[in-house]
Amino acid sequence: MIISKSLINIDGEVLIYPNFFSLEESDKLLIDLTNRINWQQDHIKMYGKLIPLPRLTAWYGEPNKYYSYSGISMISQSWIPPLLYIKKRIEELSNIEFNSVLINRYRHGQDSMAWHSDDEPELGKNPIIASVSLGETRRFMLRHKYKKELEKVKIDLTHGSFLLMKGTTQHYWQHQISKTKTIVKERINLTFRIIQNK
Ligand SMILES: O=C(O)CCC(=O)C(=O)O
Ligand SMILES: [Fe+2]
Repeated sequence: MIISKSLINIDGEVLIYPNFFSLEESDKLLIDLTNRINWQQDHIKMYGKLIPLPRLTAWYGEPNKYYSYSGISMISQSWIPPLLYIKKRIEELSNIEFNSVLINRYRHGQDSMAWHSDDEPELGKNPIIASVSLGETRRFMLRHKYKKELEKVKIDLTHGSFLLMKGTTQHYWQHQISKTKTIVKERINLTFRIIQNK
């Protein structure tokens, strides 16, 4: 069994497993997913204007599951083998069954994800988010929503790493992937989730 200590020590639990997938596996998964995922450019509405999200996205899972975030509604596409392989590996570690995955593709340093919590109602009371990173290392940050005196937590998510957020984390903490001015290659992140039936 692999043991990991929580990155936050209050109001939730965030576990990191740096080399969860071997280098060979990670390289193969990165190529496979880059080529086989049906990537989309989504837009959000801001001040009445449609703004492209600073990343490409895709939503896979059990058929006909709806998921919405930031006013965008997505319907799931059916699982494909590399996703099922990743899902099986993380389920073995976490002892939890996931039924969907949101995939983000950060094409370069200007792609990012703003501060948020994964607290949409369809994720249930204490969402469990299982996050796998492939490709370029990007910095993941956590900040407490109410205890502003707590320091931000910073962790580099490397090729083949696995991060698990659970307990009350989404109630009390926000997370982000910030932009970077340095030249970076592509990164794919997969967040496996459990969408509850309505
Ligand atoms: O890219 C990441 O590591 C974070 C993705 C994320 O926070 C999300 O999909 O909700
Ligand atoms: Fe998130």
